[in-house]
Amino acid sequence: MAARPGRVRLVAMSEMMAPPPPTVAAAAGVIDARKSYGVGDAAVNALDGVDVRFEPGKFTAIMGPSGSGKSTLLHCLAGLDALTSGAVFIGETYLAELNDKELTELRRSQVGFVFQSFNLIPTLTAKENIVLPLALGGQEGDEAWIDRVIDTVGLRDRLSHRPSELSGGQQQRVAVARALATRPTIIFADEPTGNLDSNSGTEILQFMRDAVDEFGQTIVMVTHDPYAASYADRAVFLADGKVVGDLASPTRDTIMEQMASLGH
Ligand SMILES: Nc1ncnc2c1ncn2[C@@H]1O[C@H](COP(=O)(O)OP(=O)(O)OP(=O)(O)O)[C@@H](O)[C@H]1O
Repeated sequence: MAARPGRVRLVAMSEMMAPPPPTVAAAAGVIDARKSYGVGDAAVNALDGVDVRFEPGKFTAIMGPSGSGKSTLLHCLAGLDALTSGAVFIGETYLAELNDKELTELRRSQVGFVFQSFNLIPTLTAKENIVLPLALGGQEGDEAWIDRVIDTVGLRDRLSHRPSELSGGQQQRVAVARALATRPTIIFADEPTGNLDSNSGTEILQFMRDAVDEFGQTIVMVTHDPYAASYADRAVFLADGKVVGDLASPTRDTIMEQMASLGH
């Protein structure tokens, strides 16, 4: 049956008034993020109007020259530091709407963080370090999940060792397993391979890649290294506190080209 003219017109009107199509869902992101340190002549704009969102189940590398704002962005995204202005969200939650207790709880349950220097507790065994975020949250955790993480990370025969009895690569694998223990919405990693030899670094990168491919984990990693960034699905480039480039499916070559074009 042919639509009556009035109806056609109504549909057209409703289309005109319809909200814009939904953007791709994001696991986390920042909106017009600004962060300055110091005042007056000494002020530094570490973040100068950054808009970036991270798709769920993807591995993103954040690159840029020294001092471009990478660590500041990561720390603000993870709720470890606060923006001067703008907004940060993790999942459905804007961090500015949380009080200190709620922010601590969100960080514990929805955010994993991997540091360059591993940051393991020296007096705890590898297994105790891995389940620490669950213990702190008073949770038992999903034993089958922890088992799967431990198997994927390949540390079953090292679980009773303390960090000092493990190599750097093994310590970082414990740190990544710890970040995965709570099945967080997102894992942030700040130069996770910076203190590792190239073989151990490759193991960690492959492990993070597997966590994204097999577990659907979302990972955002700061790195200087084009080889490390080539494991990611996307590379976002910062310079002087601004996003200046965004590459899909980066390879070492496309990353080097982008860095050259930005004068890195
Ligand atoms: N706590 C602070 N106090 C003052 N200035 C700071 C502070 N933290 C960072 N900055 C400045 O903010 C800018 C961005 O620093 P940030 O550490 O985020 O850069 P980055 O890209 O991670 O550098 P790198 O690659 O060297 O680690 C730099 O100019 C830095 O000196």
